[in-house]
Amino acid sequence: MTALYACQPNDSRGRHWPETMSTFRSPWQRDRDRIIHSSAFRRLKHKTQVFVEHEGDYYRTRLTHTIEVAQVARTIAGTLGLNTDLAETVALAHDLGHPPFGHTGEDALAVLMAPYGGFDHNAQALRIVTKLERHYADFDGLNLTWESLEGIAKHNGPITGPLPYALADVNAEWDLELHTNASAEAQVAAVADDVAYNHHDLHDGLRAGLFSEEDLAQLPVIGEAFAQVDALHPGLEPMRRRHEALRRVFGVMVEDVIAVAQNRLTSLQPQSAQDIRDMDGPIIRFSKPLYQNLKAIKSFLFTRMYRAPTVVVERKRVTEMLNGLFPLYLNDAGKLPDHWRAAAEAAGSETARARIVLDYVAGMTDRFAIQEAERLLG
Ligand SMILES: Nc1nc2c(ncn2[C@H]2C[C@H](O)[C@@H](COP(=O)(O)OP(=O)(O)OP(=O)(O)O)O2)c(=O)[nH]1
Repeated sequence: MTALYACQPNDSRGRHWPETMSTFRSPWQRDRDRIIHSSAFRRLKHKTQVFVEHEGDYYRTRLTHTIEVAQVARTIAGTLGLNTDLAETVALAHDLGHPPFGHTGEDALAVLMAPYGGFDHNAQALRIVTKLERHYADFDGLNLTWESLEGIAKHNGPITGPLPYALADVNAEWDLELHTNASAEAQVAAVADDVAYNHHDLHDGLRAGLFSEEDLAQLPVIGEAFAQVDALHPGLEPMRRRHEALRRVFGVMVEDVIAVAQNRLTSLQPQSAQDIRDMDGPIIRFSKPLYQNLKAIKSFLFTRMYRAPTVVVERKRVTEMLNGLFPLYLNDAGKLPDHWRAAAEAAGSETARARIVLDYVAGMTDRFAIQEAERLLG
């Protein structure tokens, strides 16, 4: 039994193209399965989280990150009496729109697409699930339920003001009520994203030798976690010590989010999923003190990891690849595979052609983009 404020499968606003209900899967279980079986989902395994794909088999990719986000989302949603299937679905979809090379690829493509309406990985995820997956006889996209689309669209909260490119198209068809909060389930998926990467980037950064346990011990939350482990298990073998400390950091984040939500739910007493959407601000978030501490950790990770000298060298290299590939495809559709070429040649304007080229390039994995760069740029 879920809580009154949970999204209820029987109250789903349904799909754009009506379909008969599955006899053994709820609408959001079905959405989840469609995402898992999509091409974009499989490609996440060769897309950068922080390190470019070929750098080592240990590190997170967008796929393993996504699986970790889904796990955290299920835990938090289940504890709060929310619909775990919807939270998991939104979590599994949240990074589908990431291009090759993750944020670096996104930055490069945003510049290249600036004259043509821009690029943003969240908007691209919506474009993928509503237009670009073409496996079903009756529709383009995955024909997800309204609630799943709403959750993907509002990953960063309600949207007011001008809509990013794909959102405008999708919203015209679906009216996702972008000005309200997302469902609590989608809010859980968004916070689970932060929990997951704040935890695993610490592991991956340590493994890559970008910083040491001693560096981390200077940071809030993490320093306390190492001190606890040392007190409880003096002389613990280094890798176990690291794992024990970082799993405590993970626990602090999850417990904090649950405690904040439980307090707010008790004081505000929402009676329906709509009450959550209409609230003044999100129900799922970190407490203010932890949020401040996480800001310090994020800022450390930014300088020591996301902009570490070795990562900056890679950023430059892969940015040059995308800067080379994109205009090549834009100016010579013959360089594209047949069906993309046909679409690019049929495009009515340069803007429409650029969007097709963008869809093709953003769909590439790291390794495919590198191969294409070697083939076409030398
Ligand atoms: N924000 C940011 N993250 C980066 C950068 N380079 C690598 N990363 C990694 C760190 C995290 O593992 C992950 C954060 O990206 P996400 O797309 O998961 O979350 P973010 O909050 O940036 O965007 P989103 O919530 O999806 O709109 O990407 C960078 O330049 N900026």
